[in-house]
Amino acid sequence: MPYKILTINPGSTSTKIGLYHDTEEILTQNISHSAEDLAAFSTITDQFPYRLEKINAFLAGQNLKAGDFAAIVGRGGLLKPLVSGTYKINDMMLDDLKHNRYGAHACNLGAILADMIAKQGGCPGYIVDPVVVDELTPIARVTGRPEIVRKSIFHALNQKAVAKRFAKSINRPYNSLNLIVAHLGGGISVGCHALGEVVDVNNALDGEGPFSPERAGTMPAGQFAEKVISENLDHNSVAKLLAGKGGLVAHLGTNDVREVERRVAAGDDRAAIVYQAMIYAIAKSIAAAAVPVCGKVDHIILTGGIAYSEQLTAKLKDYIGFIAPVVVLPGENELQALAEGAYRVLTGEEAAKEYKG
Ligand SMILES: Nc1ncnc2c1ncn2[C@@H]1O[C@H](COP(=O)(O)OP(=O)(O)OP(=O)(O)O)[C@@H](O)[C@H]1O
Ligand SMILES: CCCC(=O)O
Repeated sequence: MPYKILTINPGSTSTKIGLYHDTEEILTQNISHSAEDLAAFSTITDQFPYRLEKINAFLAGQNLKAGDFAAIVGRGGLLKPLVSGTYKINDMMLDDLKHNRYGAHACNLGAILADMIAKQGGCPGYIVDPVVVDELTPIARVTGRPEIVRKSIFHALNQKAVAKRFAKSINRPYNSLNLIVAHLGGGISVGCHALGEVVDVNNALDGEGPFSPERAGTMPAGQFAEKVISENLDHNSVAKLLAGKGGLVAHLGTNDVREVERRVAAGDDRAAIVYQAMIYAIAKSIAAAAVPVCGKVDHIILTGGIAYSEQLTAKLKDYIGFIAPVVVLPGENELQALAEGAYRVLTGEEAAKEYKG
């Protein structure tokens, strides 16, 4: 009998669910959450019942119960910086995530949702390659203020999975290549994978890198500080300006790039300039990611939901094609990568790591 594995990936604009038998995909579902739906919740943690209901509806629709699974795997959230791997969900992890101790992000719900269903079903719950996988070089951490140190927070699960899949497709070990991986989703992270390690990457949650459907990205720090002071904004409001209510949401009131493209096609000039500006900002981040490897980039990989857009990837290629060949691998491999991480542990190929906080 194959292991039945349920995978749960709460993203900033969606909840993706997958059913696997061992590592074979049986079924996946992508439930989109509009900016309007999410606006009803003041914190990410408040979204828990809403997202759980969506998952339960999915299970009921498939005649599945929590007890049917060998493991439930959630996307790993904002935790203490960690080495890559599969981690068993434990109380310390849940406590850090529920209290947003290392920051707030939709993926914090991954372990919380997985744990709830795993406890109902009496099976183990895991996370794999959380967003805090940290392989930055010492110089990549330094900013112009000693008290402000850069952090590695990115779409680690998808960036690693896509980079390894691509390396395999060209018969090269992942750790023999210099790759730039641009994950283009609700948030955007651009990582420089130098011989298998993500030695630099923008922390999209913290006002670094290009703006995205929901992230503000890099902005003039002085003007931003002035806004925070003059409007007397609290911590939660500042976090929301940076991640959740930034980018396309702030400019155009939608987190859906397809909708923006429809508006552009219909002659909306405001949508056109914002859309072009986002592509321009992504291209500049990709070019910057060539620096850690002195421009010796083997390939640039464009991935994430936005990479489905042919007009956007074509424009990006115009900007960055001079650096290295561009490969488009749209969507993400995250559900599959979660199932594979759990399977390695279930079969004893790898030991689950323990989160120690
Ligand atoms: N065919 C398409 N053309 C253009 N944009 C698309 C297409 N399909 C999806 N998108 C856009 O991709 C974005 C969502 O990407 P994705 O599903 O990777 O994000 P997420 O998982 O919700 O968030 P994150 O990747 O930050 O965790 C949305 O803006 C959506 O409109
Ligand atoms: C995964 C953290 C980056 C983001 O969602 O913007």
